[in-house]
Amino acid sequence: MSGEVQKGLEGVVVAESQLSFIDGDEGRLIYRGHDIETLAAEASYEEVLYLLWHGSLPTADQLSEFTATMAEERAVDDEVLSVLADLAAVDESPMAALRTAVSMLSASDPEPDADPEDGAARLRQGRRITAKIPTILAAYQRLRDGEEPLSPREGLSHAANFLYMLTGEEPDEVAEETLDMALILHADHGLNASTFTSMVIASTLADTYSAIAGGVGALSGPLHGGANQDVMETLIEVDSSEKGSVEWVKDALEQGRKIPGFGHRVYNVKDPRAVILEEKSRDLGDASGERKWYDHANEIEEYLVEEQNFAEKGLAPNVDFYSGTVYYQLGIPVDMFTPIFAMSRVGGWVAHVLEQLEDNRIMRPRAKYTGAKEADWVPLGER
Ligand SMILES: CC(=O)SCCNC(=O)CCNC(=O)[C@H](O)C(C)(C)COP(=O)(O)OP(=O)(O)OC[C@H]1O[C@@H](n2cnc3c(N)ncnc32)[C@H](O)[C@@H]1OP(=O)(O)O
Ligand SMILES: O=C([O-])CC(=O)C(=O)O
Repeated sequence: MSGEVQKGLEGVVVAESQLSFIDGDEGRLIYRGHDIETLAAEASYEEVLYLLWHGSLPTADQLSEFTATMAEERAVDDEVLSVLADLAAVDESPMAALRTAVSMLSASDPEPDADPEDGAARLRQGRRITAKIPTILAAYQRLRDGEEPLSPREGLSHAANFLYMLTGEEPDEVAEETLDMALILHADHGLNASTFTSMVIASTLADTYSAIAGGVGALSGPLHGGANQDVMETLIEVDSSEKGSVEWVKDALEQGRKIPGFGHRVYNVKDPRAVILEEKSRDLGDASGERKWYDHANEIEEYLVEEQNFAEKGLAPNVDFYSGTVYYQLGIPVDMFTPIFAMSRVGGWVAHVLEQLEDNRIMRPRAKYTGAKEADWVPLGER
């Protein structure tokens, strides 16, 4: 066994997977053989969940049964809503509130004694969690705004129902399709940090709620899903300062700061999801007559690529660079951006947990010990 340290596990292959494939040099992403561009244009998020969890695209009957089952599972218990109200009162962040609520869902699991290696039971638990996350998030936002949470509304898609529960109004077609597309784009991405976290937890045969709560925690960090919020906060800062986007980015680089939404462990070129989200951001801006959020982001991208040679360094926009401007133009609060990422990526977490458990071995890497091998014991009173 090589004793070489692979910091950040870069390039280490720990599992076989049939879920998603990334070509980081070509900028290509596929879920089970389907290009992300096709899925974004043609599929619904529910269809993508089915594809990831069941292995192939659903027939019309399978999709309608799956969609109906998920819709039936959307409601959350009053105890969860009550804890969310307490968390809103102390201004807990939405990602932390989500982490807590996911953890609480195990208390009402109808199959608490399921064998941890029973894949079908795991799938049902994962589906229930996925169905309930939009309800938790929308309720939390309303509670923060001093409003009563709304119950899920029948007959609406996963995306539309979330927007309805968030705003109290059924969304128009553009808003529904845009969110649905964003959910598809974020659903899976190989062994990213949050997915790997869920897999590590599941590999101990811990329960599904622990695995998903762990995924939420890992996704919240600014080096991972949290970057979409940072990008938008940057653009808002740029917009309200006299500096302009290029000056802001020059200053940030001079201060040795990383630019949120740029760089990726796997992509050396522009993330294909950023290409799609960029176009959507521009279209939304053109439609509303206010293109400034797209323009600020695009100016930053052009400056980094053309003046700072970012492309030659393999640094390009990742999925988080344009997603925020899309959500912002839908009127979604900035600190709900990462929770929306979680609302989508839970599909990937569940799929990878199921895959891990098909041929499980506990995850257990090693560290190269660099500490002392012998140390003198000094009694407490003499130190
Ligand atoms: C959904 C997602 O998780 S996508 C990623 C979201 N995260 C972000 O957008 C945060 C900003 N980006 C980053 O921090 C990184 O690019 C990561 C975390 C995504 C990838 O990290 P790693 O693969 O470990 O790359 P690492 O951080 O070592 O960067 C390699 C080099 O590129 C530079 N670099 C990487 N990202 C950036 C950036 N956003 N801005 C400026 N420089 C950068 C690093 O400073 C480093 O330079 P050096 O070799 O001169 O020290
Ligand atoms: O793959 C990664 O490292 C980060 C991630 O989750 C994504 O890009 O969707």
